[in-house]
Amino acid sequence: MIRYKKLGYIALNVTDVERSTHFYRDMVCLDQVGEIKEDVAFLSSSSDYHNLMLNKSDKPGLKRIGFEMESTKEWEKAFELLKKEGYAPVEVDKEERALLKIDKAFRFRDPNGVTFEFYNKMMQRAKPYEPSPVRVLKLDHVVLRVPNLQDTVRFFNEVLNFKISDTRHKPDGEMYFAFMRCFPNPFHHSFGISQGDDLRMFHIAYKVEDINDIGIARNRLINLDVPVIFGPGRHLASGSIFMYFLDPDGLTLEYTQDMEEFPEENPREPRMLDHTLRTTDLWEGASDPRIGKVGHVEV
Ligand SMILES: CC(C)C(=O)/C=C/C(C(=O)O)=C(/O)C(=O)O
Ligand SMILES: [Fe+2]
Repeated sequence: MIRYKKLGYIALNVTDVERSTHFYRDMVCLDQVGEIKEDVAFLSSSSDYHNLMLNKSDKPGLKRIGFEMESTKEWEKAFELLKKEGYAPVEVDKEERALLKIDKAFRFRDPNGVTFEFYNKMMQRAKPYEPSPVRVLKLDHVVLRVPNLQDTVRFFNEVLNFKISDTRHKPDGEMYFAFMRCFPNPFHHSFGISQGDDLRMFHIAYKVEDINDIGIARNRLINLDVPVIFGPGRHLASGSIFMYFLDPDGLTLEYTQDMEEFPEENPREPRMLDHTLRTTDLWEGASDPRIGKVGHVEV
Protein backbone atom coordinates (compact mmCIF):
# COMPACT_ATOMS: atom_id res chain seq x y z
CA MET A 1 0.00 0.00 0.00
CA ILE A 2 1.45 3.34 -1.03
CA ARG A 3 2.02 6.09 1.53
CA TYR A 4 1.79 9.85 1.14
CA LYS A 5 3.18 12.86 2.93
CA LYS A 6 0.54 15.44 2.01
CA LEU A 7 -1.41 17.36 -0.59
CA GLY A 8 1.59 19.20 -2.04
CA TYR A 9 0.43 21.79 -4.53
CA ILE A 10 -2.42 22.90 -6.74
CA ALA A 11 -1.88 24.27 -10.23
CA LEU A 12 -4.69 26.68 -11.06
CA ASN A 13 -5.64 28.26 -14.36
CA VAL A 14 -6.46 31.96 -14.06
CA THR A 15 -7.33 34.58 -16.66
CA ASP A 16 -4.91 37.27 -15.41
CA VAL A 17 -1.82 35.91 -13.67
CA GLU A 18 -0.67 39.26 -12.31
CA ARG A 19 -4.07 40.13 -10.83
CA SER A 20 -4.44 36.69 -9.23
CA THR A 21 -0.87 36.72 -7.91
CA HIS A 22 -1.59 40.00 -6.11
CA PHE A 23 -4.84 38.58 -4.75
CA TYR A 24 -3.29 35.34 -3.44
CA ARG A 25 -0.36 37.30 -2.00
CA ASP A 26 -2.16 40.31 -0.51
CA MET A 27 -5.60 38.90 0.34
CA VAL A 28 -5.06 35.17 0.91
CA CYS A 29 -1.67 36.01 2.54
CA LEU A 30 0.58 33.53 0.75
CA ASP A 31 4.24 34.27 -0.08
CA GLN A 32 4.95 35.09 -3.71
CA VAL A 33 8.06 33.12 -4.64
CA GLY A 34 10.09 34.70 -7.44
CA GLU A 35 8.79 36.92 -10.20
CA ILE A 36 6.01 36.13 -12.66
CA LYS A 37 7.72 34.57 -15.69
CA GLU A 38 6.04 33.62 -18.94
CA ASP A 39 2.66 34.05 -17.31
CA VAL A 40 3.42 31.57 -14.52
CA ALA A 41 3.56 32.48 -10.82
CA PHE A 42 4.38 30.48 -7.70
CA LEU A 43 3.11 31.09 -4.18
CA SER A 44 3.85 29.25 -0.97
CA SER A 45 2.16 28.67 2.37
CA SER A 46 5.08 26.83 4.01
CA SER A 47 8.81 26.24 3.62
CA ASP A 48 8.04 24.44 0.34
CA TYR A 49 9.13 26.34 -2.73
CA HIS A 50 5.46 26.52 -3.71
CA ASN A 51 2.04 25.12 -2.88
CA LEU A 52 0.19 27.08 -5.55
CA MET A 53 1.09 27.55 -9.20
CA LEU A 54 -0.86 30.05 -11.31
CA ASN A 55 -1.02 29.56 -15.08
CA LYS A 56 -2.66 31.75 -17.69
CA SER A 57 -5.78 30.39 -19.38
CA ASP A 58 -9.10 31.76 -20.56
CA LYS A 59 -10.84 28.94 -18.65
CA PRO A 60 -10.29 29.54 -14.91
CA GLY A 61 -10.12 26.43 -12.77
CA LEU A 62 -7.91 23.44 -12.12
CA LYS A 63 -4.85 22.41 -14.11
CA ARG A 64 -3.57 19.62 -11.85
CA ILE A 65 -3.23 18.39 -8.28
CA GLY A 66 0.15 17.44 -6.78
CA PHE A 67 0.62 15.00 -3.91
CA GLU A 68 3.94 14.53 -2.15
CA MET A 69 4.78 10.90 -1.39
CA GLU A 70 6.20 9.85 1.99
CA SER A 71 9.59 8.90 0.49
CA THR A 72 11.36 8.17 -2.79
CA LYS A 73 10.65 4.47 -2.21
CA GLU A 74 6.92 5.19 -1.96
CA TRP A 75 7.14 7.31 -5.12
CA GLU A 76 8.71 4.38 -6.97
CA LYS A 77 6.06 2.00 -5.60
CA ALA A 78 3.31 4.36 -6.75
CA PHE A 79 4.79 4.59 -10.25
CA GLU A 80 4.94 0.78 -10.58
CA LEU A 81 1.43 0.37 -9.18
CA LEU A 82 -0.15 2.85 -11.59
CA LYS A 83 1.71 1.27 -14.50
CA LYS A 84 0.49 -2.19 -13.47
CA GLU A 85 -3.10 -0.93 -13.10
CA GLY A 86 -3.00 0.57 -16.61
CA TYR A 87 -3.03 4.28 -15.69
CA ALA A 88 0.08 4.98 -17.85
CA PRO A 89 2.07 7.26 -15.51
CA VAL A 90 4.47 9.58 -17.37
CA GLU A 91 7.61 10.99 -15.77
CA VAL A 92 7.91 14.80 -15.75
CA ASP A 93 10.94 15.96 -17.74
CA LYS A 94 14.00 17.63 -16.23
CA GLU A 95 13.19 21.12 -17.49
CA GLU A 96 9.74 21.11 -15.91
CA ARG A 97 11.00 19.60 -12.67
CA ALA A 98 13.55 22.40 -12.51
CA LEU A 99 10.75 24.97 -12.88
CA LEU A 100 8.64 23.20 -10.25
CA LYS A 101 11.65 22.68 -7.94
CA ILE A 102 10.84 19.02 -7.48
CA ASP A 103 13.16 16.03 -7.57
CA LYS A 104 11.19 13.17 -9.17
CA ALA A 105 7.63 13.35 -10.46
CA PHE A 106 5.15 11.55 -12.66
CA ARG A 107 1.68 12.42 -13.90
CA PHE A 108 -1.37 10.33 -14.69
CA ARG A 109 -5.09 10.89 -15.17
CA ASP A 110 -7.75 9.65 -12.78
CA PRO A 111 -10.96 8.00 -14.16
CA ASN A 112 -12.40 11.50 -14.82
CA GLY A 113 -9.37 12.66 -16.82
CA VAL A 114 -8.09 14.94 -14.02
CA THR A 115 -4.29 15.25 -14.02
CA PHE A 116 -2.53 14.22 -10.83
CA GLU A 117 1.18 14.58 -10.16
CA PHE A 118 2.95 12.47 -7.55
CA TYR A 119 6.40 13.70 -6.53
CA ASN A 120 8.96 12.60 -3.96
CA LYS A 121 10.27 15.95 -2.63
CA MET A 122 10.26 19.69 -3.23
CA MET A 123 13.02 22.25 -2.70
CA GLN A 124 12.81 23.94 0.71
CA ARG A 125 13.19 27.70 1.10
CA ALA A 126 15.77 29.18 3.46
CA LYS A 127 13.55 32.18 4.23
CA PRO A 128 10.93 31.30 6.83
CA TYR A 129 7.31 31.80 5.81
CA GLU A 130 5.82 34.48 8.06
CA PRO A 131 2.19 34.90 7.02
CA SER A 132 0.51 38.14 8.02
CA PRO A 133 -2.04 39.41 8.92
CA VAL A 134 -3.92 36.13 8.22
CA ARG A 135 -1.81 33.28 9.60
CA VAL A 136 -2.11 30.66 6.88
CA LEU A 137 -0.61 27.36 8.04
CA LYS A 138 -0.86 25.15 4.96
CA LEU A 139 -2.64 24.15 1.79
CA ASP A 140 -5.39 22.00 3.30
CA HIS A 141 -7.65 20.35 0.75
CA VAL A 142 -9.19 20.40 -2.69
CA VAL A 143 -12.74 19.36 -3.57
CA LEU A 144 -13.89 18.22 -7.03
CA ARG A 145 -17.33 17.55 -8.47
CA VAL A 146 -17.34 14.45 -10.64
CA PRO A 147 -20.00 12.79 -12.80
CA ASN A 148 -19.34 9.33 -11.33
CA LEU A 149 -18.66 9.47 -7.61
CA GLN A 150 -18.72 5.71 -6.96
CA ASP A 151 -15.98 4.93 -9.51
CA THR A 152 -13.87 7.86 -8.38
CA VAL A 153 -14.04 6.90 -4.71
CA ARG A 154 -13.25 3.28 -5.60
CA PHE A 155 -10.16 4.38 -7.56
CA PHE A 156 -8.80 6.61 -4.80
CA ASN A 157 -9.59 4.13 -2.05
CA GLU A 158 -8.73 0.77 -3.62
CA VAL A 159 -5.94 1.72 -6.04
CA LEU A 160 -4.36 4.81 -4.47
CA ASN A 161 -4.86 3.89 -0.79
CA PHE A 162 -6.70 7.07 0.18
CA LYS A 163 -8.87 6.39 3.25
CA ILE A 164 -12.51 7.40 3.55
CA SER A 165 -13.05 9.61 6.61
CA ASP A 166 -16.81 10.21 6.16
CA THR A 167 -19.47 10.16 3.45
CA ARG A 168 -22.67 12.15 2.98
CA HIS A 169 -25.93 10.68 1.70
CA LYS A 170 -29.23 11.77 0.17
CA PRO A 171 -32.51 10.80 1.89
CA ASP A 172 -32.70 7.68 -0.35
CA GLY A 173 -29.29 6.59 0.96
CA GLU A 174 -27.29 7.38 -2.17
CA MET A 175 -23.80 8.71 -1.44
CA TYR A 176 -23.17 12.19 -2.84
CA PHE A 177 -19.96 13.25 -1.09
CA ALA A 178 -16.82 11.49 0.17
CA PHE A 179 -14.12 12.99 2.39
CA MET A 180 -10.78 11.26 1.80
CA ARG A 181 -7.35 11.47 3.41
CA CYS A 182 -4.07 10.52 1.77
CA PHE A 183 -2.87 7.82 4.14
CA PRO A 184 -1.16 8.14 6.62
CA ASN A 185 -1.58 11.94 6.61
CA PRO A 186 -3.82 12.43 9.67
CA PHE A 187 -6.11 15.24 8.48
CA HIS A 188 -9.80 14.39 7.91
CA HIS A 189 -9.63 15.25 4.22
CA SER A 190 -7.03 16.50 1.81
CA PHE A 191 -9.34 15.49 -1.03
CA GLY A 192 -13.14 15.78 -1.19
CA ILE A 193 -15.27 14.41 -3.99
CA SER A 194 -18.85 15.37 -4.70
CA GLN A 195 -21.35 13.89 -7.13
CA GLY A 196 -22.06 16.46 -9.85
CA ASP A 197 -23.57 16.74 -13.31
CA ASP A 198 -20.21 17.66 -14.76
CA LEU A 199 -16.53 17.66 -13.84
CA ARG A 200 -15.64 20.80 -11.90
CA MET A 201 -13.33 22.07 -9.21
CA PHE A 202 -15.51 23.00 -6.24
CA HIS A 203 -12.91 24.74 -4.05
CA ILE A 204 -9.46 24.72 -2.56
CA ALA A 205 -8.88 25.34 1.14
CA TYR A 206 -6.10 26.79 3.27
CA LYS A 207 -5.75 26.07 6.95
CA VAL A 208 -5.37 29.08 9.24
CA GLU A 209 -4.11 29.16 12.79
CA ASP A 210 -7.23 30.07 14.75
CA ILE A 211 -10.63 31.75 14.75
CA ASN A 212 -9.00 35.21 14.91
CA ASP A 213 -7.55 34.65 11.44
CA ILE A 214 -11.00 33.92 10.07
CA GLY A 215 -12.36 37.09 11.70
CA ILE A 216 -9.46 39.23 10.45
CA ALA A 217 -9.75 37.75 6.95
CA ARG A 218 -13.50 38.36 6.84
CA ASN A 219 -13.14 42.06 7.58
CA ARG A 220 -10.24 42.52 5.15
CA LEU A 221 -12.14 40.75 2.36
CA ILE A 222 -15.38 42.65 2.95
CA ASN A 223 -13.54 46.01 3.14
CA LEU A 224 -12.15 45.37 -0.33
CA ASP A 225 -15.44 44.09 -1.77
CA VAL A 226 -14.24 40.50 -2.13
CA PRO A 227 -17.35 38.29 -2.01
CA VAL A 228 -17.53 36.25 1.22
CA ILE A 229 -20.04 33.63 0.13
CA PHE A 230 -20.52 31.23 3.06
CA GLY A 231 -19.63 31.35 6.73
CA PRO A 232 -18.08 31.72 9.12
CA GLY A 233 -19.69 28.44 10.13
CA ARG A 234 -18.77 24.99 11.41
CA HIS A 235 -18.77 21.84 9.27
CA LEU A 236 -20.02 18.79 11.11
CA ALA A 237 -17.90 16.33 9.07
CA SER A 238 -14.39 17.50 9.89
CA GLY A 239 -15.45 19.67 12.82
CA SER A 240 -13.69 22.64 11.21
CA ILE A 241 -14.67 26.31 11.31
CA PHE A 242 -14.90 27.56 7.74
CA MET A 243 -15.36 30.62 5.57
CA TYR A 244 -15.64 30.61 1.77
CA PHE A 245 -14.83 33.53 -0.54
CA LEU A 246 -14.18 34.12 -4.24
CA ASP A 247 -10.94 34.87 -6.06
CA PRO A 248 -10.85 37.41 -8.94
CA ASP A 249 -12.00 34.77 -11.46
CA GLY A 250 -14.83 33.61 -9.22
CA LEU A 251 -12.99 30.45 -8.07
CA THR A 252 -14.10 29.37 -4.60
CA LEU A 253 -11.55 29.42 -1.77
CA GLU A 254 -12.03 28.31 1.81
CA TYR A 255 -10.23 29.14 5.02
CA THR A 256 -10.50 26.23 7.42
CA GLN A 257 -9.42 25.76 10.98
CA ASP A 258 -9.43 22.96 13.53
CA MET A 259 -10.01 19.84 11.42
CA GLU A 260 -10.25 16.36 12.97
CA GLU A 261 -7.07 14.24 12.83
CA PHE A 262 -6.93 10.45 12.52
CA PRO A 263 -4.32 8.11 14.02
CA GLU A 264 -2.56 5.76 11.61
CA GLU A 265 -3.50 2.70 13.69
CA ASN A 266 -7.11 1.94 14.66
CA PRO A 267 -8.77 5.06 13.22
CA ARG A 268 -12.51 5.46 13.80
CA GLU A 269 -14.89 4.05 11.19
CA PRO A 270 -16.12 6.43 8.47
CA ARG A 271 -19.57 7.82 9.30
CA MET A 272 -22.59 8.04 7.00
CA LEU A 273 -23.72 11.66 7.35
CA ASP A 274 -27.01 13.09 6.19
CA HIS A 275 -27.74 15.82 3.64
CA THR A 276 -29.11 18.50 5.97
CA LEU A 277 -27.96 22.10 6.22
CA ARG A 278 -27.05 21.45 9.85
CA THR A 279 -24.53 18.82 8.76
CA THR A 280 -23.03 21.25 6.24
CA ASP A 281 -23.03 24.06 8.80
CA LEU A 282 -23.78 23.44 12.46
CA TRP A 283 -24.49 27.17 12.74
CA GLU A 284 -27.09 26.87 9.94
CA GLY A 285 -25.84 29.70 7.72
CA ALA A 286 -26.86 29.94 4.08
CA SER A 287 -24.42 29.73 1.19
CA ASP A 288 -24.40 32.07 -1.80
CA PRO A 289 -25.32 30.41 -5.15
CA ARG A 290 -21.90 31.43 -6.57
CA ILE A 291 -20.20 28.76 -4.45
CA GLY A 292 -18.29 26.31 -6.66
CA LYS A 293 -19.80 27.72 -9.87
CA VAL A 294 -16.50 28.57 -11.61
CA GLY A 295 -13.91 25.77 -11.79
CA HIS A 296 -13.23 24.38 -15.24
CA VAL A 297 -11.04 21.27 -15.04
CA GLU A 298 -8.36 20.97 -17.72
CA VAL A 299 -8.48 17.45 -19.16
C1 LIG B 1 -20.88 20.80 1.73
C2 LIG B 1 -20.17 19.52 1.93
C3 LIG B 1 -20.98 18.34 1.54
C4 LIG B 1 -19.65 19.41 3.33
O1 LIG B 1 -20.27 18.85 4.21
C5 LIG B 1 -18.37 20.00 3.54
C6 LIG B 1 -17.61 19.78 4.63
C7 LIG B 1 -16.22 20.11 4.82
C8 LIG B 1 -15.65 19.79 6.12
O2 LIG B 1 -16.28 19.01 6.88
O3 LIG B 1 -14.56 20.26 6.44
C9 LIG B 1 -15.40 20.70 3.87
O4 LIG B 1 -14.27 21.24 4.13
C10 LIG B 1 -15.72 20.85 2.48
O5 LIG B 1 -16.01 19.94 1.77
O6 LIG B 1 -15.51 21.96 2.03
FE1 LIG C 1 -13.67 22.40 2.13
